[in-house]
Amino acid sequence: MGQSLIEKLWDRHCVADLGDGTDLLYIDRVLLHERTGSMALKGLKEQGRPVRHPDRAFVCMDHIVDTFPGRGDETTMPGGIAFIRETREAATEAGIRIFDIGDNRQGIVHVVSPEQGIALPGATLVCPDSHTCTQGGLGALAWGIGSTEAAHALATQTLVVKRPRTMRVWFEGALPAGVGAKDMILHLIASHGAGGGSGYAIEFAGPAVEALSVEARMTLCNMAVEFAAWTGLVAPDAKTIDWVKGRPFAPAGDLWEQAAADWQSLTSDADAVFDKEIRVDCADIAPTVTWGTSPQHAVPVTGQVPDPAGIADPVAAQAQRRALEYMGLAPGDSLIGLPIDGAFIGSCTNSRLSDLRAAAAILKGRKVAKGVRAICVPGSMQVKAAAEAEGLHLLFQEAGFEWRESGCSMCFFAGGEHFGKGERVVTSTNRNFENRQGPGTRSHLASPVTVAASAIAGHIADPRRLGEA
Ligand SMILES: CC(C)[C@H](C(=O)O)[C@@H](O)C(=O)O
Ligand code: SF4
Repeated sequence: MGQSLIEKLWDRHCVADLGDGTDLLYIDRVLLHERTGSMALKGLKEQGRPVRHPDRAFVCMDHIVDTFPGRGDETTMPGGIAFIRETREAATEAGIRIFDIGDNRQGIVHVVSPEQGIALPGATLVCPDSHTCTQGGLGALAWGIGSTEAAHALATQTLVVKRPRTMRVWFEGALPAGVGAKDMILHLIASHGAGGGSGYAIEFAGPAVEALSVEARMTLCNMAVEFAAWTGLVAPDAKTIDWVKGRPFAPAGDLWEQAAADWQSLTSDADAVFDKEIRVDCADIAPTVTWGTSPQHAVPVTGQVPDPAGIADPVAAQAQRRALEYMGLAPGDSLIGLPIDGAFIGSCTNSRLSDLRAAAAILKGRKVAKGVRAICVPGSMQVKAAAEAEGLHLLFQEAGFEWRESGCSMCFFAGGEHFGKGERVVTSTNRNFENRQGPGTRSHLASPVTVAASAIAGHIADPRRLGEA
């Protein structure tokens, strides 16, 4: 019987079978950020254990840093400065590289790592952050861990991991116009539930995945965790190898030749058997928007808010009623036309150059509707610089968007900057639970083009019908 890519990567990294359904895996890269990294580093120090391979660990300052121009360590998050300074101090002491505030490589860890060639096809990579799965878009086995596990990984370059079940999600056919990776993953989660991937490592495959850019594959994998999966990945191909080539931490010279040759073999065998297979027909996918407080509360942008009365399961029906109340919506409300107060383009889901290009193409020559606060936060300072080199910042600014420094920003309310209570925000982020973007803020997850089209319209809008009311 053939092997799936997930099994191949697992076997390559397996140091020992611990006999209880868990294996000891070799970890190629450990990433940290200032929100959880300081805890991992502190934990290690308290135990008196050194970092085994400081050159295989990397720190990004991203979660609670301000994104205003001229920023420093001070942040709008009360007490935030302590996270930043403690992480910097501990990482410096341990000899770990930091992509710090003021460094032109700073940015969201899951954007910076692929961009710098730290995440590589076939590598194992962990970070105390649930969206580490983003980096599976390159064909890495990348997953989120806790701070205690991060300390263990730093000390030993290994982790004890429960062997996941395998799933393949096969996207058949071609994507309709105006539909992208964000819509694919929202559609999948809406169809199979936010728990649909629980216990699985998922390989995303099929013609529509092959056709995606490497950056879009990262968007797809980013939300594997919103599907409750352990992680998600896409097999590397010629596009991936081209994308990685020449990046600062990627192998070079003879090592590059060896690595690239090896990466070409990283595919699931034709006769590989998965524990579960899901098939999605891409013709069925529309620009998708959430109406509620879970990524599974998603419908085509042309759709209506569902009626909990139609749900047999009383727990699910109650959850929907609560979501409707929080979101200030009633069953049957159309999504198109819902007035918005905010529009946010950013986060490890949708803040790479291709996302900004797609949004800017919609904004060009248009203005954000009056009363809408629109913000664009590039995923990294490298993305920001590349966007500026193309003049994209001008398109954002002329339309009326704020153009920020890089960071997680208002993807995540940590006590600092946030949208207002009861404000309705269309956002390119990945989470929409209550208070995620601010106390009482109502978040609608969507693709960057849907966010841009909605910002212009002043209400939730269909990016395929620009200019129509
Ligand atoms: C703060 C961090 C641990 C958290 C995560 O794990 O994902 C954050 O990045 C998020 O998106 O909620
Ligand atoms: S951008 Fe948002 S989802 Fe991504 S790591 Fe930061 S807080 Fe988490």
